[in-house]
Amino acid sequence: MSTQPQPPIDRETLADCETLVADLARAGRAAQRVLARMDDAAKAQALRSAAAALRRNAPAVLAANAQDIAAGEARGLPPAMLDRLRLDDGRLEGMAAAVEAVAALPDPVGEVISRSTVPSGLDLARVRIPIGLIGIIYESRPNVTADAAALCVRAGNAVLLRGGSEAVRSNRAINAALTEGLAAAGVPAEAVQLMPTQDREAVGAMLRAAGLIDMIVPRGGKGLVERVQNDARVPVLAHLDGICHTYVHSAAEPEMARSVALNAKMRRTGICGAMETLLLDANFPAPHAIVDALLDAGCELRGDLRAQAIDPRIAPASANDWDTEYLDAVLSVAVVDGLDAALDHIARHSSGHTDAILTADAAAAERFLAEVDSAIVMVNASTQFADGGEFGLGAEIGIATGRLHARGPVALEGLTTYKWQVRGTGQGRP
Ligand SMILES: NC(=O)C1=CN([C@@H]2O[C@H](COP(=O)(O)OP(=O)(O)OC[C@H]3O[C@@H](n4cnc5c(N)ncnc54)[C@H](OP(=O)(O)O)[C@@H]3O)[C@@H](O)[C@H]2O)C=CC1
Ligand SMILES: N[C@@H](CCC(=O)OP(=O)(O)O)C(=O)O
Repeated sequence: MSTQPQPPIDRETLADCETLVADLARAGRAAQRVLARMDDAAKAQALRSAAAALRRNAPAVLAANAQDIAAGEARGLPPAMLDRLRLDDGRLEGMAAAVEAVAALPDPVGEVISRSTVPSGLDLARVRIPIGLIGIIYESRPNVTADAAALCVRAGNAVLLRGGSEAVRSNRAINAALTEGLAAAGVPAEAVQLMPTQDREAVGAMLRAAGLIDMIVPRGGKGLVERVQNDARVPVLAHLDGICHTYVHSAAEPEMARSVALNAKMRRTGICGAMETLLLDANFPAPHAIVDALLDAGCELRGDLRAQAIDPRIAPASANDWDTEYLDAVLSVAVVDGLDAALDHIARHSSGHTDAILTADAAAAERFLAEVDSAIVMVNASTQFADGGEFGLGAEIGIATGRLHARGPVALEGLTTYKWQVRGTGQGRP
């Protein structure tokens, strides 16, 4: 089996994206079988070797990244996107350290989730196993290449990575370094493959590769959602947009509400866990302090008529605003009549990522936790905490926004499934 990274293929030489994806998937599946035979210590050692290779290849990765940045600047990419794309010595060291941190996590494979003996005398165990070959489609953020590869390998999965086009040179250099390190420790390079073309038809082919790819993680926004809805035949663990709400209940403690709301919007406006809509209870006594804090911090506010009555600097919101993920210093604000109205608004407009209530009323908090059907529901905390690291998972593939398999921050456990192991003593079913 070759341990060389795949060479880039341009569109002219690409006869057929379906064939390309099928070839990559077959190679990935073969590599996964090798990984599946490796024990905890061998997988951890392979990841430490990958981290060392990243450090060794830092000049090549940073040079490739400088080319991506130059191309992005020439294309006029917005500053927030350039910031996500940019690597420097510190960020590269952070990537290598994150790979080592994943190596240090306990191996999830082989964990006995439950075990019991049933009346027939059979001994039943549910045992955690890798999913197999995972396809990940993600935005132009090069650290995701290393994080996703490390998490997949730690959980015994092979991965086919398809990163954002603006990061293509960085991703190729990172992938080359990672696979060099993995191969040196006995993991076939095909365990971590980077899609060798940015042709979006290849994304469609990944989504249609039922039987070849075991699970797809699409991590992105509206354009990707539409593609997934049209093409997906492979099981999907959606990591999609974050239209996150913070509801300031009538019994919220005013100073806490001000500081948490400000953090939820303005800490980092460009991440999927940033608040996009603020719901102010009509009976909350101190809305002005929150509005002033947001405006003073440079946030544009767009509100319904009752929100506009709080402060003339709040612009009118359009119907679209309630369904918009701004990823910027812009926030929609609505005034609602009580918890039920807030729950209704969230049910209609949340993307199922993260929603929060701020309140000192325990009963209201419990109703919110029980009734809001999002992957993450919070009480008295900033939605910006939606993050695998903050949840103590070591790292994350992202935040799963769908309803099946794994929800919220997805790390090692979310990258596994299980099988039933049945041990008998010669029973036949009566
Ligand atoms: N839930 C989560 O964990 C996370 C969610 N996000 C969400 O991602 C979005 C921001 O990322 P953004 O940079 O806009 O990402 P995009 O959704 O534009 O792109 C993400 C990836 O999807 C691909 N893609 C997009 N549209 C299509 C299509 N029609 N067909 C095939 N491939 C497609 C992109 O490819 P190409 O390079 O060709 O554009 C890229 O690889 C936000 O909505 C944010 O909330 C971001 C991070 C984490
Ligand atoms: N969950 C991560 C952010 C994930 C995210 O939104 O990524 P990106 O959109 O690429 O900035 C965090 O809270 O830092």
